[in-house]
Amino acid sequence: MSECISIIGGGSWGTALADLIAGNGYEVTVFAKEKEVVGGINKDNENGLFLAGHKLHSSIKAEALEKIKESKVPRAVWAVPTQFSRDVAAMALHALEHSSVMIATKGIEISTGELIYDILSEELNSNLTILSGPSFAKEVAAKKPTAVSIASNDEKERSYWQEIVSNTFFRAYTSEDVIGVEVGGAIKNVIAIATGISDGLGFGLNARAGLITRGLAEITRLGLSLGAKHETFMGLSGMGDLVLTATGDLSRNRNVGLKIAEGLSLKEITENMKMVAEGVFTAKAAHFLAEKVKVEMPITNEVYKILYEDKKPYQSVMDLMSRDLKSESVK
Ligand SMILES: NC(=O)c1ccc[n+]([C@@H]2O[C@H](COP(=O)([O-])OP(=O)(O)OC[C@H]3O[C@@H](n4cnc5c(N)ncnc54)[C@H](O)[C@@H]3O)[C@@H](O)[C@H]2O)c1
Ligand SMILES: O=P(O)(O)OC[C@H](O)CO
Repeated sequence: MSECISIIGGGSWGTALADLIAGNGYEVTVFAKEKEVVGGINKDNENGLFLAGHKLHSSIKAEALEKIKESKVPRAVWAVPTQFSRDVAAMALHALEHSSVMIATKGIEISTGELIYDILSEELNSNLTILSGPSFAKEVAAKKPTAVSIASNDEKERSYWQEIVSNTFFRAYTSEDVIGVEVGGAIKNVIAIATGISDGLGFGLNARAGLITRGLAEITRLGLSLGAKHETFMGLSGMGDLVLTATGDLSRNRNVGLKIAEGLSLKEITENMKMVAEGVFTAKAAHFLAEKVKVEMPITNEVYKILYEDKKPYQSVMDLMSRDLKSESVK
């Protein structure tokens, strides 16, 4: 009998990873919050709510998220958005006791300023690994070539998950830098909102490249202050995911920025979204985290002010461009 891997969270990413892992020969069960997701996967092999149009592996089973309380799950992928992760982890504590858990979520919690790995370290008693990198769920579900990073402090765990997810269209590289991998994955969403706003307002390609590059500088600055390695930010979970999310029109975060540029308020945008754009929350969390750890993150701060203080994007550009002139160095 093949090994069983559970997926906690039946959104688009959890579902795409379920399909990837089932395709690699594992038995997969998805624990999903929405009844229609559970029904859709079990009856029609499709998640019509979050990944419509993709026929999933017929072997994938789905269960209601609450069922996790009565289950015992030795290996799981965590794909619950950051702001809900603490509550879902409380439900999954027993099920995931001493289990091997690969986190696929990207983000920072608003209420604590903690990265997802720290949240789950506090709430679970499991061996944690992080998967991050440039990977739109829709493209993974369509089996388009994708490369990602898998980070863990434990060599065995990162190699284990690398084997489980890799195949001819999905290639995972390992890393020891958990903090670097997750800081890149979290903050790139905020910079993607910034490039969406900039592109939507017609500020041009120079501005987009400037935002991406200086965005990477502030991602790196925050990461280094938290103990990450510089080289990680040049890799898939750093520059790779930043370029994808800031320029790819499949990005929910970039799309939030494009809609802000159209003049919609954050409330109007999020009211009509069933999916999650983590950058909306991470902008707030990172703004306060940067203040706390005394790291300069000017683009993140302007995104925070546009989203939460009604600052006009044109004023943000003026303020960013007229800051004190300085060296390009990250420090
Ligand atoms: N979609 C992608 O392409 C992609 C790729 C890489 C990483 N991620 C990351 O994966 C994580 C999951 O995102 P996604 O894209 O799968 O989600 P999604 O936006 O497709 O779906 C929303 C998810 O949020 C869950 N949810 C909503 N309200 C909830 C609640 N009160 N409690 C618990 N869960 C609730 C839904 O059940 C669903 O699973 C995010 O951190 C995201 O940044 C997504
Ligand atoms: O659609 P987004 O903006 O949430 O981005 C999805 C992934 O994180 C891209 O790697």
